[in-house]
Amino acid sequence: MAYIVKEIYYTLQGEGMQVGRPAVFCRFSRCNLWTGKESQRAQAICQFCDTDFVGTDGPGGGRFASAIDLASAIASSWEGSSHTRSKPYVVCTGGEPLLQLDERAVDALHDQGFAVGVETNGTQPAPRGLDWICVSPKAGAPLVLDRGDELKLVYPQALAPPELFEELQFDHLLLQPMDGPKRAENTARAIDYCLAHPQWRLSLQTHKYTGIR
Ligand SMILES: C[S@@+](CC[C@H](N)C(=O)[O-])C[C@H]1O[C@@H](n2cnc3c(N)ncnc32)[C@H](O)[C@@H]1O
Ligand SMILES: Nc1nc2[nH]cc(C(=O)O)c2c(=O)[nH]1
Ligand code: SF4
Ligand SMILES: [Mg+2]
Repeated sequence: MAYIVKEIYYTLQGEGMQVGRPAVFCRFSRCNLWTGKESQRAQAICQFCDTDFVGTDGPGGGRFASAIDLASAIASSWEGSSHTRSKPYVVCTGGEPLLQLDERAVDALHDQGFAVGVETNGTQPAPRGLDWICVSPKAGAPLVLDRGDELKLVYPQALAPPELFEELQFDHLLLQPMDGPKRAENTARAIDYCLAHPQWRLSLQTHKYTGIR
């Protein structure tokens, strides 16, 4: 199976419990909850997406014929030195990465020395071997992947309140203010929610405040 990738680039993880960690981002094309066309946003299941995941025209993007080709492209995008304290890290995102990321690709990335993280909407099962699973549930989309390392809920979503997810098997629960015209208001509401419910932590999208990608 070929892998269709929008872009591959080196930056810092901007969100969640791994915030600040250097990582190669591999953004897979396509999502099952939106076509990615602005003209169809209002009809989408997920309407608040902040990402262009259409096509293969980003930096390092393309069509990779095999898992080994994909892993080699990711490895050549790592710009850090190597150190025994921490492995190179790749964040597989999208679009929805679990429409494409399979065990072969995870194995090939491990063979290149990477720890493999994923950012997923939780509607697909995960391949074996992932080192970090971040699930970000979307109202109106069935949650299939109900365990992982962190659950990062974009807040607020009227039909997906935090209480729905508290008993699932995640080590960390995070609220991430919904970006868009109401970002300031959503941030204030997320702060209030975390203060009242300390099992939840605030996740800010730090790359947007620092101007990195
Ligand atoms: C673009 S998505 C790609 C991965 C996957 N499809 C998902 O939704 O988790 C990456 C992360 O950005 C979050 N996100 C998308 N749009 C957002 C927005 N407008 N405000 C805050 N977070 C957003 C998602 O919930 C997810 O945690
Ligand atoms: N720096 C940075 N961190 C991120 N964490 C999750 C992202 C994503 O789009 O999945 C993202 C992103 O787009 N940029
Ligand atoms: S599920 Fe993720 S990639 Fe798909 S539209 Fe929503 S935020 Fe964007
Ligand atoms: Mg992003």
